Amino acid sequence: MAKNSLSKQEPLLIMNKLKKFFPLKRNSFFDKNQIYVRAVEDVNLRIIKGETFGLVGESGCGKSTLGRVILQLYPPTSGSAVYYGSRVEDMDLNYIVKEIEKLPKYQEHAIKCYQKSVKYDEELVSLKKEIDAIEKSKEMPDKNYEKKQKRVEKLAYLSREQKKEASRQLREGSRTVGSLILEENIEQIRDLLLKATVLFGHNSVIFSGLEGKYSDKYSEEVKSLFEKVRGFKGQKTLAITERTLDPKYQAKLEKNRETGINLTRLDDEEMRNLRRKLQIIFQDPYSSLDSRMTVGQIIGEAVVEHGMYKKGSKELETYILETMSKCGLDGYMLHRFPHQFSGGQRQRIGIARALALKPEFVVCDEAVSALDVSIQSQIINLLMELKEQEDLTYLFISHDLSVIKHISDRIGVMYLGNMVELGPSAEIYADPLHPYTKALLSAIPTTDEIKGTRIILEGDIPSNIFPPSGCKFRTRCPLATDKCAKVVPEYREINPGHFVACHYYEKTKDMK
Ligand SMILES: Nc1ncnc2c1ncn2[C@@H]1O[C@H](COP(=O)(O)OP(=O)(O)OP(=O)(O)O)[C@@H](O)[C@H]1O
Repeated sequence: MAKNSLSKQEPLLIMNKLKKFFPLKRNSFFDKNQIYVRAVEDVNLRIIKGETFGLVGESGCGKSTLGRVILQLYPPTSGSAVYYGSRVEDMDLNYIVKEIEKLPKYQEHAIKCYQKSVKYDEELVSLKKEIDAIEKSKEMPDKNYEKKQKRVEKLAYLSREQKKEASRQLREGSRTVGSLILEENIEQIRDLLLKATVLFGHNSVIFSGLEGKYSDKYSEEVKSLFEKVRGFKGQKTLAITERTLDPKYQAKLEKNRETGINLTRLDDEEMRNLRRKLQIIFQDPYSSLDSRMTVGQIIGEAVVEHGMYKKGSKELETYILETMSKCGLDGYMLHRFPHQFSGGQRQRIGIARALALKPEFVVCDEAVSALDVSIQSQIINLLMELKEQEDLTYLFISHDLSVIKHISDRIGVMYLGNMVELGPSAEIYADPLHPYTKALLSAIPTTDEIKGTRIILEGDIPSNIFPPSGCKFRTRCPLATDKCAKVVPEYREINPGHFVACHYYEKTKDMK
């Protein structure tokens, strides 16, 4: 794998509309409606190389699920998680071939959406004519007239949505395939792949497709080319136009090229290869270690699996001892079993196990929650030291804002599966925009007299199977109005890098 060359401030991971729904068992065979626990819903998140991103929220809000879905420990229901620590060119060619194979699906879907939007437009045009006729006739507009006007609005909306979806599909296709193009060792196919695939990023494909103007000038050439790429069978229609040969257009596509790896697309084998770089430290230091293995075996197991050192070698032992020492574990502990250690020491073993793999990104899932307060700070200090030494990036999950406060560069607040606020730590503390964040903050014990009173949230956390309509927080929110029950608040950037999903965020500061 090529060495990662990301500098600070560049994203290491970008999550787009990540969703995880867990299906619940049906009550009976005849029960047709499958119901789901909506654990994580449409989360957009960038994790910046070198940062500690703190993720908070009450128990059950989906923090752990989000951490696991990012790492692909749970397959996501939909959405993407793109990792920039390795380049797509470093992946096995299978990944590339698979991506090419998916292209026609994007195109098909886009064409369907576009056709629907054309239908809506046709109906809209004829309705508008009828409306015009009514207006010109100087007759009193009746109920029908109003109905028609409403329908026109609805049609315009539907048509717009379908067009948007068509473009989204094409963009998605071009991003993934665009990313395949610059592989140097397949240079001979590079140009043609570029020509053949870039088109999926442009509306001209569907327009020309619908009008029957597909050019098959290059299709034979491209087909045989695809066949060369590991047995890919080739596609019947690949649209090529003059536009694709335009260097300016190619440069534009190159700029939009996705250089990262969409983890959600990898198969198990491909993910296994990347797993070393993406690690997790679990909450419970008691159950997360195999009680039948010695500390040395626990730390060394995955190191051997990933081929970093040979099993039983002197080098492996030296490496394990070095890692243990970094994590504050003495060498004599090498042959001992987990039950012979305290909670804090066990958590150090868990940390050593993850860090021995030289990861780049580590999810710390309630990594200190099970420990005594005095031990908590030792472990947090250790994690922070290791982060500097090893150039790590953390997603630090905790239900406790006071734990996250001092260590996070940025903080995300989750409620019932959604990210409701996200911003730089200092800003979240000084100027929380979401009423939920404000309530969580007010619950942190403090000696500071002026900090204000504790905001007590009414009621229990609602079900995430049938969450409240509109804003999911509204049933407990002191600021809620009728609008909150009807309209889902948009997740918006209010200050640079500070996002919130609340209709009334401006009133949060006056909340008592
Ligand atoms: N494997 C699973 N199958 C079904 N439902 C699940 C599964 N894992 C989590 N859930 C549900 O998804 C929701 C979110 O759980 P999650 O563990 O992610 O929350 P959390 O914020 O990390 O809370 P906690 O700190 O208590 O673990 C919960 O309602 C939980 O019951």
